Amino acid sequence: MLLTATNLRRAYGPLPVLKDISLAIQAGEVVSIVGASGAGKSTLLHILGTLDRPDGGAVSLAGQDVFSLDDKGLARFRNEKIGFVFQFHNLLPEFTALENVCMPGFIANRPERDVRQRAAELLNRLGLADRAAHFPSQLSGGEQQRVAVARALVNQPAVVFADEPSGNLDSRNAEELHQLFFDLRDEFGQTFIIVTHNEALAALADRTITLLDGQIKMAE
Ligand SMILES: Nc1ncnc2c1ncn2[C@@H]1O[C@H](COP(=O)(O)OP(=O)(O)OP(=O)(O)O)[C@@H](O)[C@H]1O
Repeated sequence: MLLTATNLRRAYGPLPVLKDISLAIQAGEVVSIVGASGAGKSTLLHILGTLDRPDGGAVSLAGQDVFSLDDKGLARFRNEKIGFVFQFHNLLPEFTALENVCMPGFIANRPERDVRQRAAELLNRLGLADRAAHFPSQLSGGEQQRVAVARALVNQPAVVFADEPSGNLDSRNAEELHQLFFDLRDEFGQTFIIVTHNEALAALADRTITLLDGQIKMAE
């Protein structure tokens, strides 16, 4: 298994949000996480993505028991092994598309030439070769989100987590982005775990995990 979560629990003060979550995800799967607003989807994604620690339980990712790492070790692991795509792209406005894509590679101290080459290849693959020198404000919403996908992939992560990745896009751009996830899975075996309210995207996924009241709802 690429990712295994065992008996995850998380509360905010007295409010239990994740009650007892266990799941396993294989390399090359595209998994969607769905559920009503407030069901705990983002909380679960943040814990699986090591951005937040659970109150109890464990996550093993690419053979690493992630929460046994201290904060510094966890930050390094996250940068090298995990890519993120959020609803709002979070690109750095003062850097070009190419520089934004390079950033996780620079943070990981990879050789600059290799990082720049991989970033350029990714922008090319995502149809953005002629946008590499543009700043985020000079790109359309769909282009900005594809730059964010390229940035998520630059370190060849074990898994990409996406939280409402198409939530801010019109339906045409959303559809293109969804197709891109599946193309990248087919081409590179890239694993994606996607929180979404978008029913079309959830329906396309290999598997859907439904959260209900802090627990995984069993398929009927
Ligand atoms: N930092 C926080 N402090 C306190 N409560 C929080 C915090 N983050 C989330 N919550 C609460 O935890 C519950 C689950 O939130 P979460 O964002 O995980 O839900 P979600 O399923 O992603 O919802 P949505 O679909 O609306 O984004 C909600 O009741 C929310 O108000």
